Amino acid sequence: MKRADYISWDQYFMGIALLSAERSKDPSTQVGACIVDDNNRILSEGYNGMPAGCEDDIMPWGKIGDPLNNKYFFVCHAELNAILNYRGGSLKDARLYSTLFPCNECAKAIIQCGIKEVIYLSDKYASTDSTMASKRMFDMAGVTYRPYEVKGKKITIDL
Ligand SMILES: O=c1ccn([C@H]2C[C@H](O)[C@@H](COP(=O)(O)O)O2)c(=O)[nH]1
Ligand SMILES: [Zn+2]
Repeated sequence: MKRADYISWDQYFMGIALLSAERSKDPSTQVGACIVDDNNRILSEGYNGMPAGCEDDIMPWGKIGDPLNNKYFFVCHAELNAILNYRGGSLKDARLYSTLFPCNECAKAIIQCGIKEVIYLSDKYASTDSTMASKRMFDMAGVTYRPYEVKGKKITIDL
């Protein structure tokens, strides 16, 4: 008889998004994203981080003050990194798992590359204009989104 305790596709891909987020150097919010096709094959992954060549140790990681001296102008978002990291052809009809609901800039990239569904874990910025703009664009463009259903399964990975 087959093993019963295996994880679902959603758990598998959100698990990979969560593991990708562990690579983030952002001290306040670590975001991970995983893109999959409709055969449940992983196409790409990403996490929020400084652009290639921009030294993590030199770039700012704060949130306030001079915009040229905090992270927001510089960090490349997890979802955009996952899209840009893809080395194949098209992302049309793919699904994107993200540990955070995509901001408006990521939403535009998601729509433009043809991703059709977004599954998200946290919607902690739901009340911001950025997230409301994302939802407006997704609704108009026919990109569906749903919250990831947390099942409370604990997996320990001994690294
Ligand atoms: O769509 C998104 C939105 C945000 N992020 C990243 C960008 C930042 O590194 C953090 C947010 O930092 P806060 O300190 O919570 O403001 O999340 C992303 O990757 N994708
Ligand atoms: Zn974003």
